[in-house]
Amino acid sequence: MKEYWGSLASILGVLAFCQSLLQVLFPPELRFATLKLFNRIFNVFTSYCYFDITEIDGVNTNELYNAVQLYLSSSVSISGSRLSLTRALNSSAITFGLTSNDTLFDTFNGVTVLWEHIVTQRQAQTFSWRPLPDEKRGFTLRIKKKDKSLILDSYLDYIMEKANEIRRKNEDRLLGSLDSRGHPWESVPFKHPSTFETLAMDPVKKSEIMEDLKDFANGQSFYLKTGRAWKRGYLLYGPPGTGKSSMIAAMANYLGYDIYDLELTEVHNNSELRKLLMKTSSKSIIVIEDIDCSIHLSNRKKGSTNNSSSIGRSYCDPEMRSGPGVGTGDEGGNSITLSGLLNFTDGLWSCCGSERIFVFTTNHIDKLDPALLRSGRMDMHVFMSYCSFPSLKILLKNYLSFEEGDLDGEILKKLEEVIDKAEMTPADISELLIKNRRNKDKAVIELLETLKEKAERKLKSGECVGDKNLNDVEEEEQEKRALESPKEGCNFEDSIEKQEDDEEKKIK
Ligand SMILES: Nc1ncnc2c1ncn2[C@@H]1O[C@H](COP(=O)(O)OP(=O)(O)OP(=O)(O)O)[C@@H](O)[C@H]1O
Repeated sequence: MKEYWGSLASILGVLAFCQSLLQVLFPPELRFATLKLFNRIFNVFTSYCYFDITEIDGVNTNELYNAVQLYLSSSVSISGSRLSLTRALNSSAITFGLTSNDTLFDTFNGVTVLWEHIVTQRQAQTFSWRPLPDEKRGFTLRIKKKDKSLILDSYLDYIMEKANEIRRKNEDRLLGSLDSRGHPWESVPFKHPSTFETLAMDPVKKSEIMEDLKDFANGQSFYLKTGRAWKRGYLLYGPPGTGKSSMIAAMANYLGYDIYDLELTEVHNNSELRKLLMKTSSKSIIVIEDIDCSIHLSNRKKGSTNNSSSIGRSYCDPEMRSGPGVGTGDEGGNSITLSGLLNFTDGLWSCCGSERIFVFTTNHIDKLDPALLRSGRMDMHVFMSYCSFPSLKILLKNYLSFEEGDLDGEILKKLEEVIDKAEMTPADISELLIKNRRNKDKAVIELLETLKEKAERKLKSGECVGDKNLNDVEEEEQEKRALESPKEGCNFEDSIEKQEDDEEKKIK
């Protein structure tokens, strides 16, 4: 044993001697230079080039590192064997990532590249105003030299774009609203479950809207090329309970946009409105619900040159309409004008924020100022109708899990016969189905009874649209509106005057 320890000590002594000899013969500077030389020689002969993307660039966080991490997380979830899992703030989604020194192949435009995640311990903490993490993290990208110029720029742009997309998808949608004092914008997570799949409406119309939305969201180059502001306006109209709010939620969920619920009665003047709208973020839907209840005519005696429609609470409120303050512009200091609103939706100010969708809703399209309906103002007018047969099938699927072919053919036929005549809203039908959802047969029978009853009542009272197709009703309404709305170049003043006359007649 003693001999063993003795020989071990002499080996260690020899090693220590060799090391100090090496230090003298190869000082650190020489070793560093040799390593550099070897690297250069290696670089000449290797067919690859390498790019390091560190997590921290100096003292700033490197955006590209985060983007690469997110981008790789979308492909790594399937192939990786040991993954890191993260959940970001404001997100309900979990993302996967490469752990230390893991590698992953990726293909872009037919070129294969290799990503390696490198994690090392940070040596000594140098002084920094911002505390740095203990670990140094970074990605190394390996690309064949011949492919470098071919893909590098476009590949990195693609990664940034994809990462933004994933980030938006993972983040919760936000719903912004004004507080009671009109302070902008208080946000809460928006978790409305409505989607285009659950929305009960004519499938053709639904896919038209979905296509329109997708075209808008992917239309940056189109809007740039044509010199148009990147925004779009939708007017949703129809009776209460036909799904206007559900449609807005479905739009937000479909595009991954935030929603700003603009309550105009909380806004006092045009400049406040402008400031509020300027504070909305891009990729958002700005909603003004029940616009007919927010617009009324004021500040304007007949023949006066002031052509502004004012926005306030009083239009829908008969008391306010006949009470003091109407037409004097002193309704609680609210002096927003229609032109102020339109200035932001399609005037000069519309260019101050891109990728925004404006949605106005109303239960009474006939009460709207024709200036709002004029062509080019709201890009798409969507009529939310009473429940039609295709919509009913969607509701039956939503609430009773009935698939095509599950229901008895005879009952389906009966439902189809009465549904248009009954003029029931999807909201009313949903209520009926929810009530009996534990007993599907009972739910369908009760629904059929109610529909028959309503159809008969409508027929007796002579209100029913009869066998008319709902599309015909919509077309008729649109024709009527087209006749009512002023033609291009027609005086805005006249349209307001006409509406004022109508109002006066109604009040009399
Ligand atoms: N088209 C529809 N598809 C699916 N569900 C609907 C539809 N319309 C109404 N509903 C159901 O009825 C409820 C109320 O509908 P919603 O608030 O969207 O109607 P609305 O037209 O906006 O009504 P209002 O004009 O009174 O605001 C919704 O939560 C939803 O459950």
